[in-house]
Amino acid sequence: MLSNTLWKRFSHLLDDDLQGGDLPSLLGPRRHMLLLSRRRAILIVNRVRLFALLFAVLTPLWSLIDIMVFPPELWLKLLVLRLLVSATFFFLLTCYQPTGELRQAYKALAILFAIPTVFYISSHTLLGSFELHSMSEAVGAGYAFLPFVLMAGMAIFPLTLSENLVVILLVLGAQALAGYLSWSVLDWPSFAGAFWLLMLIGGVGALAGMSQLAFMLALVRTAIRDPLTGIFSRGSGEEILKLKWDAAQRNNSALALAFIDLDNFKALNDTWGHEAGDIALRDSAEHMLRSLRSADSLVRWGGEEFLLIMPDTDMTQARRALDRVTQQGLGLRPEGQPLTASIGLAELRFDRANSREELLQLADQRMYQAKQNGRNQVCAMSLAAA
Ligand SMILES: Nc1nc2c(ncn2[C@@H]2O[C@H](COP(=O)(O)OP(=O)(O)OP(=O)(O)O)[C@@H](O)[C@H]2O)c(=O)[nH]1
Repeated sequence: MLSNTLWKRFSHLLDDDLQGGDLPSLLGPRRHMLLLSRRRAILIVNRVRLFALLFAVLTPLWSLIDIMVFPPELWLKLLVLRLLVSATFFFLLTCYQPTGELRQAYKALAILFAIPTVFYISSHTLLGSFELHSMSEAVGAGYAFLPFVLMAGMAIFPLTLSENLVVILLVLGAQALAGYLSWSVLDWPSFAGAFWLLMLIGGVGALAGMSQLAFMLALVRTAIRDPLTGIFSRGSGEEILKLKWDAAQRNNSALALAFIDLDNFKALNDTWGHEAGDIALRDSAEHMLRSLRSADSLVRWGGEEFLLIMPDTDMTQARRALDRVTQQGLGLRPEGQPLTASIGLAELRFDRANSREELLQLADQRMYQAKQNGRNQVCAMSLAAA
């Protein structure tokens, strides 16, 4: 009860549209639904590339300052280092095209953070081997700000709490290690102050990143759902189907599709009005969801037609799932009669489909066949094959 109230207050600070069930999604990536995960992975890689572009241009530019204050021997070495870093950033920018996979996004983030870390260590080793005075010493000290820039950079990535913690702990760990290695010459009070500041910036960066994720959660939820029934809209259904098709091809696994078209819906609308029709549509979607597995996706394909995507489901299992759906019922018509549907079923391996369009078409044809055969039934075999 108390935690509920606290969550409500906290979630309003992040985004007004957050719901109670969103908390796990903010804590870790494991509960993210497929479409959120994809969009987040694409956004992270694109932001890594934006960062890489910025750093690729700015890193060599800083040499102008180095030239003004450092001896030639030092600024030349630093320039070489900066050009190498810039080339690596350009490599990251050009070689990383977003694929929508979270693992790729993590890799891009790791490379983005690794480049300045290597630069930080190398430039410090170089600077440490030179006697610096007044102005050049002040510029040299500026190099120590790099970990702060890295920590602040986290704010532009929509990361969960656990992902933020991993990054924060890595940067803090590296900073602590640097302090430990130079402990004999270190000014401890100022190191402790800087360390505290780094933690603070990490906290602010994490909050900013999480609030971006919260915003994204609310936005994606609205974008991928059909407003009337709350199930997936056609656009997101097509995206899910593509992902499931690719996965089934990759793993040589089963994939079943069912077109579910409610029967005599026009008559319902004509007799009881559009409002009653809307209620029946919402009700039937709810009924179907209740008897489906969490891995299945129910899509409102159009009007009173639904598409059910069942990954890792062969023809026999799909038939059983549809039997469960029809036995549970699709709700009632306003006059009290049960709502029924004509269902066309197709399966990738059973039907030897060569493309997802072909599989969709098969399911669609069988749905029409079920209509022709008298409605309220499942058709899993084309006329020619029967
Ligand atoms: N209330 C409501 N009705 C809708 C919605 N979308 C489509 N419809 C109605 O669904 C009806 C579909 O009619 P038909 O395509 O003739 O199909 P049917 O009457 O179900 O007949 P069969 O499919 O042959 O069983 C039309 O009257 C549409 O107006 C919606 O969002 N809300």
